[in-house]
Amino acid sequence: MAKSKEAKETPLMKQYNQIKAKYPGALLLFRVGDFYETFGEDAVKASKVLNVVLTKRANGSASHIELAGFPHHAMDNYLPKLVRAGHRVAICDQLEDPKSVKGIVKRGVTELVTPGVSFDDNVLEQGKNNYLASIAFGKEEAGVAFLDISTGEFMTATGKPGYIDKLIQSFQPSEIIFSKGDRAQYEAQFADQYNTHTLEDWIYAFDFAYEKLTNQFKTNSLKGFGIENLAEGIIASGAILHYLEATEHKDIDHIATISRIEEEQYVWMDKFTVRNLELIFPQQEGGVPLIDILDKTQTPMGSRMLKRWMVLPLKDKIAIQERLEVVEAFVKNNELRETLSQSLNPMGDIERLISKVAVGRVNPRELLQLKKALALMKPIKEELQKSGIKPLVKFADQLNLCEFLFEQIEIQLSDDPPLLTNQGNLIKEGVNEELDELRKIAFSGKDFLLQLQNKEKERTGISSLKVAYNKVFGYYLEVSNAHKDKVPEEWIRKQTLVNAERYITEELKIYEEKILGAEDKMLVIEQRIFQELVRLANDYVNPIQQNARVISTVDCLLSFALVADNNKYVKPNITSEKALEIKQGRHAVIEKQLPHDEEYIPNDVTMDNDEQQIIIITGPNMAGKSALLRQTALIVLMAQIGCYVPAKSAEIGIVDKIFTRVGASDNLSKGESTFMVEMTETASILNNLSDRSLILMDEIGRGTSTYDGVSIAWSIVEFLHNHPKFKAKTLFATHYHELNQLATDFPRIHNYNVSVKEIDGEIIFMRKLKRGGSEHSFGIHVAHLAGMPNPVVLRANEIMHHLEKDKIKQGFKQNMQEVPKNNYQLSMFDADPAMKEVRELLDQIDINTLSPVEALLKLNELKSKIR
Ligand SMILES: Nc1ncnc2c1ncn2[C@@H]1O[C@H](COP(=O)(O)OP(=O)(O)OP(=O)(O)O)[C@@H](O)[C@H]1O
Repeated sequence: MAKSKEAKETPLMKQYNQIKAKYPGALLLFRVGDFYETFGEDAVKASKVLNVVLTKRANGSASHIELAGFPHHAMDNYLPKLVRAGHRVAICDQLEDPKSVKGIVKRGVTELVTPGVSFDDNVLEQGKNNYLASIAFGKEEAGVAFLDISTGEFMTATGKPGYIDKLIQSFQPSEIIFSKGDRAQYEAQFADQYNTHTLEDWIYAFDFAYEKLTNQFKTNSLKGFGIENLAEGIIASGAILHYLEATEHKDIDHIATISRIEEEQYVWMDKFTVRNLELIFPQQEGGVPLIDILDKTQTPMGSRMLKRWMVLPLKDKIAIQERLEVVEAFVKNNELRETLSQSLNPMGDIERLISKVAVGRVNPRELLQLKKALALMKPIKEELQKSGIKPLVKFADQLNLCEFLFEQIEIQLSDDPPLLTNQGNLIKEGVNEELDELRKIAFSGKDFLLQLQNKEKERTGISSLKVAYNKVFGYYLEVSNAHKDKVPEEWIRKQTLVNAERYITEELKIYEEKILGAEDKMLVIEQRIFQELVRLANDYVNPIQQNARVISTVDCLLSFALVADNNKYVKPNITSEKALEIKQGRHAVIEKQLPHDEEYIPNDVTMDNDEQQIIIITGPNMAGKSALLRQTALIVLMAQIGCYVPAKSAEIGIVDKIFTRVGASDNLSKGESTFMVEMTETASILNNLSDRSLILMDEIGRGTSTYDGVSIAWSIVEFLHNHPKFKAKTLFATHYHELNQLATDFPRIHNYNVSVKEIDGEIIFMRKLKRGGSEHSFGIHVAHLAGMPNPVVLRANEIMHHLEKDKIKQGFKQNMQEVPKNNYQLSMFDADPAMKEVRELLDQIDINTLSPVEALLKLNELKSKIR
């Protein structure tokens, strides 16, 4: 059956099917003449994503097949759209010149672009890494590897699936690969929001991976990278290298090292914390993540580094202090900051540029940019050295000026090169003699011909002699029949016309050969010189990658200084104690979003393991409890990435884990969190405590009934307080003022409330954190603020008072039974004091004696009562 179908296919479709079969799961862009075509299912998908017309093509007598395509020059426009839509795209090109072959042109896939493996500037986002992740599942632990092929960064880690999941959430890879056999495990443990691709099981094997890595790095072992013992990490990393090969990415010398993401080195934040604190991504559309406030970097690579810093805050005091020391130097020295900023600004993305060099995809303009960037290294190095600040001097030492490379590009590459290497004017004059000569010939052609014409005219006396050119005979001298007899002997006749004869001379022939070949030759020479330059640059991949790291670091620290200056942040004092003392702390993001006439109200938060370990914060909705919790964590986090903090002063005893839990109902709108999930997540905190943990619990327990909620919240707080080993510092925001009771029973639990003032039945939010619990949950007042009809609000108050009167005595249900029955109709005037007054006023009015003006005034008075 299959055979007969094959026989009927057109040769082109046969070739297509053969190639397509080699790249299962990929959308194949098949070059036919000036078009890239897609067929069958691919065409249906492509037409949808690209919004191009879907047609049908006859496939011999076999059948008709869907077809959709676009002109080859529109590739830059269409490819990113396909990749962004999550497709893996195999680009199949014509491998020989169609003019030079008879029949079907040889074709083959030259690149497989996948969401996680791309160099395309249109697919990549400037200040964002584009990671490919690979996960290897072991018995208890899993391994993960992240690669950004556009920068050469390669990292790996091994750990419990929860940790791997957190890393995935932090790095947000564009694509995740794992072995076919692990699909069920993957689906059970990881979110389904990523583009995934599975590989054969044999690729996820230790020996295979180990060899792949040592081959890539040209080493005997992996000890030097500190990953020797990370079995699953090695497997995941090796699979990535295999995947690059499978996607036709073979020149990957810029991937010269791999680093271990050391769990112990960074603050442990689970995925909820990264998300809940809105570090990189806002939780809701239109929200502002912290990165938007802190990122004032000048280079794309600095911006990428800052994102990594934010999800991996440091725990090492010395390292944090080193960053802070530099920020302080920048804050104090405006001039230094200005000069460095000026040099960083035009730097561009040397990290991605040098990767393009390594894979042979750099274009002439990019090489020029590399030269410009290298020229900036010198002033930066000098400035850093001059500063006298120790870490900056260290950075200066690490900067490599790459002088020889700079000189060579400067000498050879044109100052205004074209985008492509075949457009001429690539190489400067004086670089290559032959090139200069050819240029002379090509550009001085007209002069030369005129000179020759004049010379021959004079010599022969043929006044009408002219030099001309046609495609068939090339250059010739034309002599009208009248002068035929004056033609010198050595001229060779080429063509006879009715009125004239055409000749060539030896000199003209030599010239013709030169000029006709000159342009082709010029291109060949220019491209050769350019390739040599690229090869030379390739020798500088490592030093330039190092430069990129130094520049990115300086860029991030400059950004911190600028932000500190603009937003009035202070330098935190990092200590080895287990205490936090934040004076007049603020929320870095909310303070920027308040209307102009509103000031963010700062608050003090002091916590330690001996006296004030747990703070219970009560207060009405909207009072600012969540803001306070988050600002505390953000201040700690900012301090530990080496940034100044929004406060008057901050003593930060290093924190090693930050946990965040938000009560179920806060997330319900997303449909992703149920009470059960909330409880499992809380359980995971309680099982992973440390003495330096900072825990934020916001409305835990509110996803269930009041009594369940209070009980669960109560027992969690008790557990945290009485934990035999660890005294984790905890901020617990709650509506359940019942929890205030805990402070009387446990010495390290303290009550605070975010104060509000009640004036004339209205709530004024003071946003001040004060000692002591609060008596009401104020929910009813908020309902009033939200425009709930007055009778409903009044009735709620009535019920609440009743419940509160007797609440310890009986259960909720019984209390409810005792709540006096309500009749909204009747109570309209009775229950509301304002309405009561209105009624009294109305009763007093004698309409018969009221003048119209008095009536109006009375009406006004009545209105003012119910306002
Ligand atoms: N210290 C502050 N100064 C000024 N405005 C603040 C302050 N704290 C909070 N706000 C404002 O109040 C809003 C509500 O704060 P927040 O969400 O923290 O209240 P909440 O007490 O957690 O409320 P809920 O219990 O309903 O979650 C914030 O979005 C912010 O605009």
